[in-house]
Amino acid sequence: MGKKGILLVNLGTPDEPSRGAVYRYLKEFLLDPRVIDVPAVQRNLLVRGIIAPFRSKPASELYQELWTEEGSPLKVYGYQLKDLLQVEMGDEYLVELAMRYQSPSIQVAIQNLLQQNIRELVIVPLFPQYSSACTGSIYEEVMRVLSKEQAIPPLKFINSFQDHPDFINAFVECAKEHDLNSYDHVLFSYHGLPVRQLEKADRSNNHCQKKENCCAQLTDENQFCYSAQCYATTKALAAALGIEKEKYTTCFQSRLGKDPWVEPYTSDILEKRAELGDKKLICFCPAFVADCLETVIEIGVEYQEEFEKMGGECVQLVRSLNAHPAWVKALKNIILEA
Ligand SMILES: C=CC1=C(C)c2cc3[nH]c(cc4nc(cc5[nH]c(cc1n2)c(C)c5CCC(=O)O)C(CCC(=O)O)=C4C)c(C)c3C=C
Ligand SMILES: [Fe+2]
Ligand SMILES: [Fe+2]
Repeated sequence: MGKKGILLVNLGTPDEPSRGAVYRYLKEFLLDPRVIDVPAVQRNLLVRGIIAPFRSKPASELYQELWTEEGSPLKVYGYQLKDLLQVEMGDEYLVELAMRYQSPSIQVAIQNLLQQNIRELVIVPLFPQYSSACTGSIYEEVMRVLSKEQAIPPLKFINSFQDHPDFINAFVECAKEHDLNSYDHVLFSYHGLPVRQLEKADRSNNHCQKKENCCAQLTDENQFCYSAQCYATTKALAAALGIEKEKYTTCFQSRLGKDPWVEPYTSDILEKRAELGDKKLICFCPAFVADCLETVIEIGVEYQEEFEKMGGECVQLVRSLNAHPAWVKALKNIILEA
């Protein structure tokens, strides 16, 4: 009998930190209509004419700062996670890793699994909260690749795991190297998303951004709302860490372009906390399961520098789940429960 296939998929990262490789990465990533969801002509002009050429140089400098001897952390931890999960799942399973953009591609990873004659396939986007830009795009690519096959195995997709107790517990384990009581305030900083994309995910057309505190609770109406899922993560994580409401803030980072993105922006919260006289902040990034440019550099370096200029002392990043044993166990349970 064939094995059960597990395909872990993360976003992807440049193949190397050179300007050319970063340009290729940005172009592939941002030309995805689920990521920059504007009409094709506008997207092409924006990406090919402005963002990729102008962003590739500064971004490649940041990637050079991020790069380790083994490569980009997102991919390095991805491979470590895959190997540890393979051991944890045992011989009945075959685990593969893919990246939505650049390498290793979803196409190659699926071919590897199909060649081993797997009898079913579980797709695990490595994003705790659902977004069309990330999770939805992975589904689309998996379905595109599989649609060319004659023998398509039974499929399972893991949509989100924003408040799964084992995922939350893995973050609690990662936080143990810090004394949370020694910080003035805790930030839960998530990757941002254009507000337009939140609205599009609202099938009822009458909830997201239309009702007061629309994202405060996850309901049937807003079950695919990225922002509501982020608030659900914060709620579960704050409860597990025993942090009181006044001591933490949910915020959103990495805005690109001039369109409105989900608020509050992390940079505005830093300013507010500095005005209130906070000196020491600690920051969780629970939209990311592996350290990457957006955690190590944006939070750990850029926001640290910004906060110092505002009179603060530190923005301490809580390292991501990476290949932590508690995360490997959590992933196993999430997959087995699917
Ligand atoms: C319109 C642009 C973008 C959307 C929408 C977006 C959503 C989104 N992204 C992640 C996770 C990651 N993003 C990363 C990098 C990154 N993201 C964007 C733009 C959008 N993201 C850019 C241009 C970049 C490249 C870096 C830069 O130029 O600033 C990464 C890091 C990858 C790495 O190599 O380390 C991750 C991870 C999520 C979860 C998300 C929506 C919920
Ligand atoms: Fe992003
Ligand atoms: Fe919402």
